[in-house]
Amino acid sequence: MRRKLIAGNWKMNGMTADGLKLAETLAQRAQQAADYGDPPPPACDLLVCPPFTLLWPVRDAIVGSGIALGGQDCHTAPSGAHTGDVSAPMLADIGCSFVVLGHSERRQNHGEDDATVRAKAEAALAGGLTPIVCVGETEAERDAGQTLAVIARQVEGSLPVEALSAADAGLVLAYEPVWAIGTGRTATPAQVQEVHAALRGQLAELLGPARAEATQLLYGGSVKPDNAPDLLALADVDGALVGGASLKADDFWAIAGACAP
Ligand SMILES: O=C(CO)COP(=O)(O)O
Repeated sequence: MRRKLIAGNWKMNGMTADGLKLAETLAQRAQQAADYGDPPPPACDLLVCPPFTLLWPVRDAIVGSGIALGGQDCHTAPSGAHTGDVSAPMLADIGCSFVVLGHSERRQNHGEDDATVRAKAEAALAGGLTPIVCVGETEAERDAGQTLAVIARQVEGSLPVEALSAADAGLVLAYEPVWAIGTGRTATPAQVQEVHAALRGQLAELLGPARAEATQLLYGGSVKPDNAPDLLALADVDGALVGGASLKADDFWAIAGACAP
């Protein structure tokens, strides 16, 4: 049985005061749920991925709460002359256990291709982090009937298959249709399940059936408290990668609460 993961991708949002307040609110709720069972603890793991500037204060705010910390990107190298970049070991050093890689905003805004994403995922694994590798089609690709082919190509190119096999390490795969990100347009449950089932099948080919079964597949793209129950009930959806709604403690908590125990 795969445990669900609800991950908040804060993107480039939050001054120190906002980020701290959000993290403290979530930590208090998690602590209260764990200590008193009221409200009951969500039946999922929780992860927040703040911008780099907030990693340190958020780490301190969530310590001991059970909420995990993640970065939103990392470099392919562990250290060196790479102005403006942050490495996987640096993220691990500050308390991160995950890193989001290959988000469509990085693919679009920073020209990251599949080979780059794969190299970053290898670096993440080597640095002791669990990569959350993102894939997803554009609206034009979906309209042209290319969704499954595009995603299969991205997975083939982006997944660090050898490193995963060698390290016996895990990774999380996130399906985020580009047209559903920040638009309020969510993929329908049927669209999501179709892609996630295809992803599970491809993972079985690449990593073997046991690891495919164990890998968490997240859906991302306008996940909100009202659509979360239907999406999280799908057979091959093991959690959500939440953007906008993760910036509101009530919404993020409600999405986590939609995970069936
Ligand atoms: O990109 C996303 C998460 O990584 C999704 O963002 P929204 O939830 O704002 O659509």
